[in-house]
Amino acid sequence: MKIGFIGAGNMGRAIIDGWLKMKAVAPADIYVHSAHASSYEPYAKVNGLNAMESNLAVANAADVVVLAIKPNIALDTLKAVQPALTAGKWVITMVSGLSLADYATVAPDVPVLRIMPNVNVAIGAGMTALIGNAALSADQYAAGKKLFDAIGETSEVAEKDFSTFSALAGSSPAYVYFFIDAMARAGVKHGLSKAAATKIAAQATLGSAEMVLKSDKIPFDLIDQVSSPGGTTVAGLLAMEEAGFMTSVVKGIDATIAKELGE
Ligand SMILES: NC(=O)C1=CN([C@@H]2O[C@H](COP(=O)(O)OP(=O)(O)OC[C@H]3O[C@@H](n4cnc5c(N)ncnc54)[C@H](O)[C@@H]3O)[C@@H](O)[C@H]2O)C=CC1
Ligand SMILES: O=C(O)[C@@H]1CCC=N1
Repeated sequence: MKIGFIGAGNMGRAIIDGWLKMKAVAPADIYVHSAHASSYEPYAKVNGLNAMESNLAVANAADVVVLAIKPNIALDTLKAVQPALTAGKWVITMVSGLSLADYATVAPDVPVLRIMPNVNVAIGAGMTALIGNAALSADQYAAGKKLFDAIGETSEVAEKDFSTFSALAGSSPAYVYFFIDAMARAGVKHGLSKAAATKIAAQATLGSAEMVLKSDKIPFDLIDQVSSPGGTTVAGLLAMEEAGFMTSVVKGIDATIAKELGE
């Protein structure tokens, strides 16, 4: 299956890097075009991908066209390449805030798989939502799911929940990195080097996430397990909550969802 990328920025490259790392797609089967030849051509060359001179050339070459561009240009771009989307070809789009109904306004008969990935696909640890339109066949959906199962977890998500998923998985790597950086900064305040503090904070975060996934306990029970009576952890938890930790996280997620919904 030949896969063509329209746009090869942060998210497009994270997906390509993940596929190459996991050997899920051969580099020769990937075609890319984006706005700046000085950026995508060297990226394509170093990874053995096909650099194409236009979006239309990508759509002509590929069996599946991946939209990895910003929301404001996505519909016009799809409209422009639509003549190349002949029978059997389909589209994967990761564009936030655009629904399957939005794509139908410019390309009503084109099979579309709407996804919401996150950047952790680059290391095979992504979390990707999937939903197909009516024109997408079961085989095309299965092929799309297989591509993203290769670089992390996938979940079929109703479109009404995409904006919430986008906040909790698409944007949340930034929030978790923020949390790790904040912990590391506290470590620096107390005399550790930034590099050592970041590694300690990241490993503790990784292990805690694995524990939540593998344990049969809910996070609040796990919190209690760490908090010795009269101990250090409960003192820290209460100070964090006094500063509004939970409210701050919920407000951040609310703002993310509101932005995606254009509110
Ligand atoms: N960055 C992330 O973590 C995530 C991003 N997304 C979605 O992925 C999409 C891309 O986001 P990023 O990669 O972060 O943005 P980016 O700014 O890093 O990349 C955008 C790419 O589009 C290219 N481009 C601009 N105009 C073009 C045109 N007319 N034709 C072809 N290519 C063009 C740029 O050269 C660049 O390669 C957005 O719609 C975003 O909502 C979804 C999930 C996570
Ligand atoms: O910040 C953004 O708009 C995109 C969507 C999800 C993650 N990054």
